[in-house]
Amino acid sequence: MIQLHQINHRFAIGKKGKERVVPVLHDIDLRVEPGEIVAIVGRSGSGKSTLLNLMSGYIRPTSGEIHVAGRNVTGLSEGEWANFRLAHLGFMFQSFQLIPGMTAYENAELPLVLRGTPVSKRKARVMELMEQVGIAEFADHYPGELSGGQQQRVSVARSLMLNPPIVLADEPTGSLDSDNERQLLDTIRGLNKERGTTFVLITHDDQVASVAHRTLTLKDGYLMHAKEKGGLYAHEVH
Ligand SMILES: Nc1ncnc2c1ncn2[C@@H]1O[C@H](COP(=O)(O)OP(=O)(O)OP(=O)(O)O)[C@@H](O)[C@H]1O
Repeated sequence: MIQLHQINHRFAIGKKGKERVVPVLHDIDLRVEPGEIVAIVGRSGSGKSTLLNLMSGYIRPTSGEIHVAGRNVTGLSEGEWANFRLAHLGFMFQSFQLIPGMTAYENAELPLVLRGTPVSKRKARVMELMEQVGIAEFADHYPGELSGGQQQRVSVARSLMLNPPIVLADEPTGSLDSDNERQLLDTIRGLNKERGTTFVLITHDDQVASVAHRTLTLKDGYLMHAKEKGGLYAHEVH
């Protein structure tokens, strides 16, 4: 479902002409199977978000190849990436990226609007997901009128709106209390079981990692090892 082959990534930082090159990821080989939940853990600065941003097409690898859903996405243009994301990827990021001038309902609905789903078909889908994440009663609130946890749930509803086969999540429960965290983890488990949704989750939280079939550790930009559940992916250990 996702394949990273010999990924290296370096950032150039500092003023133009005086850049310093900082290597962040080294020789990453990773294969995420369809229907798998993979957690990526590691210290702050170890390269977790960079890895997720590469899988999302927000940054390009310095070298190596990335395949997602059977397609070599390494050289896609920004426009091609935008279409590819809409068709294949859902995102749960720490920053909710809600649009302040739109209500919770309108924010959640946005992917359906972008895809051109007719108005008559949108409402049931939006309300179904808003109910699933426990936010339906706040449908007409603007983001500024919602708590951090409520905003996060709106962004989760939005990320799942098009039933993406792959969801990439960066600290998805970061600003949730324990009840809402449990609810979101149940949603993740449920989608994985019922729809076979593939998840890659970055987390510091053992509760979140506990839903994963496999946990990978990034250490100083190297992928260290896999903790397996049930021995299913023994051949995948790096
Ligand atoms: N756009 C960028 N330009 C320059 N350096 C960057 C950029 N993004 C990340 N870095 C550097 O790359 C390294 C890895 O960052 P990254 O955000 O991937 O780590 P992380 O493991 O996700 O950390 P955290 O757990 O704190 O979010 C850090 O040293 C960071 O300073």
